[in-house]
Amino acid sequence: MALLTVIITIISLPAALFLWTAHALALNREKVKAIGLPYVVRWISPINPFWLLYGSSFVRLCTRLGIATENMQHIYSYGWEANERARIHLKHGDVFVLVHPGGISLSVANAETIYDILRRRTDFRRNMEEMAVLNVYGKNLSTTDDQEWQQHRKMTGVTFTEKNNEVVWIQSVKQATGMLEYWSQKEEQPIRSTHDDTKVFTLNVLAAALFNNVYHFEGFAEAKKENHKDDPSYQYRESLSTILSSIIQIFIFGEDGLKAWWTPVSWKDAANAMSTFRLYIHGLMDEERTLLRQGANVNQHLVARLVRACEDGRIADDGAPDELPEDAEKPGRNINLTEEEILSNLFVYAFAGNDTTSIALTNLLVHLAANPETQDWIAEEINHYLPHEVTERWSYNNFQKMKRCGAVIMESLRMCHPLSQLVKTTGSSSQILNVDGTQYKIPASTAVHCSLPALHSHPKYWGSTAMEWNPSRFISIDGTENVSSVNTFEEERLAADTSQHFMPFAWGQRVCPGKRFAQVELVAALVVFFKNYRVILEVNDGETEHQARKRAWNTSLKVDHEGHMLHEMVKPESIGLKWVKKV
Ligand code: HEM
Repeated sequence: MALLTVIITIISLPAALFLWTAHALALNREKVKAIGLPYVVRWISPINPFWLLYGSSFVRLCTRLGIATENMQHIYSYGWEANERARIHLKHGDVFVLVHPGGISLSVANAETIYDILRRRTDFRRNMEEMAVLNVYGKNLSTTDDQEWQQHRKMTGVTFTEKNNEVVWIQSVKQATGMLEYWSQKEEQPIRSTHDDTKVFTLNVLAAALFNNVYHFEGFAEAKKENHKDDPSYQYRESLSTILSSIIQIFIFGEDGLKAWWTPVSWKDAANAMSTFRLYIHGLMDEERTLLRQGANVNQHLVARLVRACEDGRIADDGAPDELPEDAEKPGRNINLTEEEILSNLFVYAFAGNDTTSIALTNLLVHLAANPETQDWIAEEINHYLPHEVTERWSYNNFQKMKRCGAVIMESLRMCHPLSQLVKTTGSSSQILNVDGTQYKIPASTAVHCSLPALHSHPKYWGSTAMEWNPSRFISIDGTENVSSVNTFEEERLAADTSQHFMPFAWGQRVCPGKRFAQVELVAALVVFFKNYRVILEVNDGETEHQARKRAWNTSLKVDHEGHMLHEMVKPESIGLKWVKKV
């Protein structure tokens, strides 16, 4: 009898799940039909926690076994939008609806519609349900809205001044020099750790710019070998990188859940890393408080400013933040964040400022290795403005001059973006949305995904060469597009880094506060790398150089983010890079 009960329970559980799913899907499908936009059905909610963890592996397995449907291969992996780019929109329309058992979501690749959505910021708010994964230490700038968000943004934004960008430039030149030395010493051995080493690079730059901790660059493998366990200054780097690589597990199980007896060691390590990072930041805050009490506080980094602001109850009026939204109050105002909110914001800046930029840099280097003629193109510019040897004294003023470097960064972000979607929601009420002159009523609680990879590769905006590498599309001379031969470098103009169909750092109220930070960091790295060196691809056995370039390019376009939040190349280690000094 007991056995029969167990068997019935085992059979009825999946059956009940199936019936519930089918029912929920049918209800949502009715809602979608009423909208009138094209729609696509999927049977599993994109934010189902187990799907977040294992969904992409499941799709890969089904594909290998030959049992994955076409739909499954296109829209079931976590982060499918990044791989689909504009292709799926060419099939289903610039705006279509994805319906699943958990709700409905709108996929948008139409520039006017995205512009409208971003402009109507109270009609289409940030989708906090999808951003909750960033609440590792509680609410922060990224996971709040309205007045609460303004408070977080004002407080943290004050660090992002031109003064700070200069620190970013100096540190980036220093770290990139260290990284190039490390790579070039490997001589004939191809570098397959670019994606790991660039993470060390961005962690070090951020530590210097936000926390005033200056590190000597070590390759990822060397940093692991060295025993830094007892060195508190390395705890930030170690713990943060562990947290970032386990962010989905942290979201699903929480710090305490990760410590349960049944969890794997890596999850327990993630819980320990959370506590180490917390202790580390509290330690920094205590240090700043002590300095403040002694009247000796001169630090300008983020931790110092947040602590000082909290102690004073005000933010000093000593530098205009470069990316505060238009409607924000000017500095010099009352603030009120708790210690936990400071911790949470420091975490979110570390999250938003590290992997985004390291992924962008890895993509950039692979794109340049696959397109050697672009290396010559930027080297001409670098040598024109910086004819002398690489030095840490290169002035920050040079950043603005490097237009070709800026164009290369823009083209690489256009093809491969680390974030992919700007996630909004209609919230508690329905909203009317205009798509190509027709009005659609979008129901309440609809997730709205403005797809950057689709927008950035749509032939409607980028023409027939949308999927081709061509950084010079962002350079013009006095308004003339697609310049290939130039008169003088000074005459070249770099296109705006934001337009209606190009917004790698978002746009409007929620524009990335680290935009200039990231641009400065990436340009500095390019200048150091390509002044005297070239990067070449390791050619596999039986492959021609041309085929190796094609393989690298195609690899860069395949994205995965199972288990983590950002879009990274699926197998970056399959691309070997060699750094060769120019003669
Ligand atoms: C190539 C590098 C980067 C890219 C492509 C990038 C892109 C973006 C985008 C598209 C958003 C808007 C997200 C949304 O609305 O859902 C964003 C937000 C944000 N970024 Fe960046 N970012 C980069 C680097 C950085 C850096 C270096 C920092 C800080 C040091 C930073 C800090 C932030 C923060 C804190 C937010 C949230 C802002 C808010 O919600 O008000 N980012 N970034």
